[in-house]
Amino acid sequence: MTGALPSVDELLDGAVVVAMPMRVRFRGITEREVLLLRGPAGWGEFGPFPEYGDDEAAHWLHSAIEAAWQGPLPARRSRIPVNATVPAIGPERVPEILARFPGARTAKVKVAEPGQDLDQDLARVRAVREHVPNVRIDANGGWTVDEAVRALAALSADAPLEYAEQPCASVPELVEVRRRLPQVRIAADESIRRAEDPMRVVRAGGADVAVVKVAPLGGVRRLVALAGELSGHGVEVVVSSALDSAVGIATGLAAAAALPELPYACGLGTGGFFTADVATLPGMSDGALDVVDVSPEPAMLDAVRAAPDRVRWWHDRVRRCHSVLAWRGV
Ligand SMILES: O=C(O)CCC(=O)c1ccccc1C(=O)O
Ligand SMILES: [Mg+2]
Repeated sequence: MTGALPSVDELLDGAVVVAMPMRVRFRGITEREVLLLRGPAGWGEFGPFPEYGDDEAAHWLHSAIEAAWQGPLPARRSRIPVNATVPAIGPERVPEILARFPGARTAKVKVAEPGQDLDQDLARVRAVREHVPNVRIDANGGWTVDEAVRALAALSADAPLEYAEQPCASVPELVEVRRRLPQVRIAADESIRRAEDPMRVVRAGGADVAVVKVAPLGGVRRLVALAGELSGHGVEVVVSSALDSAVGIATGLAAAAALPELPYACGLGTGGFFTADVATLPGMSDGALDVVDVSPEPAMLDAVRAAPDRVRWWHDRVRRCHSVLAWRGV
């Protein structure tokens, strides 16, 4: 924060915890819980995944406070190109998924799902290529180096991949895949958003592209600063969601709008994965979303309010993460 850290009482006064049901299983979850904060500049979203520890989750709280107490940076554009996100579903469900992303010319396809094999990935990617010209894949670190080299060669045999996101889990593995397959661009996601030092993967030569997410990086201002540093290393960024509610998506759109360059479609189209959200954003058209201010709709909030024990759990987490931020002096 450039401003003072608000007190816990200020944070929790007006906070709402929601549980948004999902249409498709994603990252192994079928319901997404987040806490929404209300401050003088608007709303902010605090939604670190449940298994994250407090040190990591504190970045997400920093981001929520920044959004609600400081608001966005000046926008350089009003429309953000967005990719379709295709979960690890069977090829027969691809048309139904793509229909939620009207006009998208880029699709990101999840691969390397635990319990699935390369043939399933190939079938899914082939089905997507029938509808969308530009395809990237995301393995969420699920492959070894040898598996990644084999899978990426097979997945790019018919047509190039735009890039391969986090084919392996560790930085040395990404460096090795990049060395062995110089024709496939590698994007780092977890190696940036879950790293102590997000520049490490880039300095090591493990990434051509960086996936940047507002909340894990600690807010729009830090994201824009990191993008500047990355661009000094010749690495371009893709702004993506962390499976955010409409409040978090609006913050992601604001971050994408503030960047000097936006060469890739952003992964901000995940709102359609929820059967209920906290606000209705203008729909995707012609493969893009409008940059808008958003406030939760009271009736929509009421429909997704979390149970009292979950509210207590999230309030305790805010208290602990607030202590982390106070201790760090931010
Ligand atoms: O990038 C996208 O297209 C959507 C966002 C996405 O895939 C995602 C959403 C929540 C958690 C992890 C991820 C991921 O990129 O791995
Ligand atoms: Mg990813």
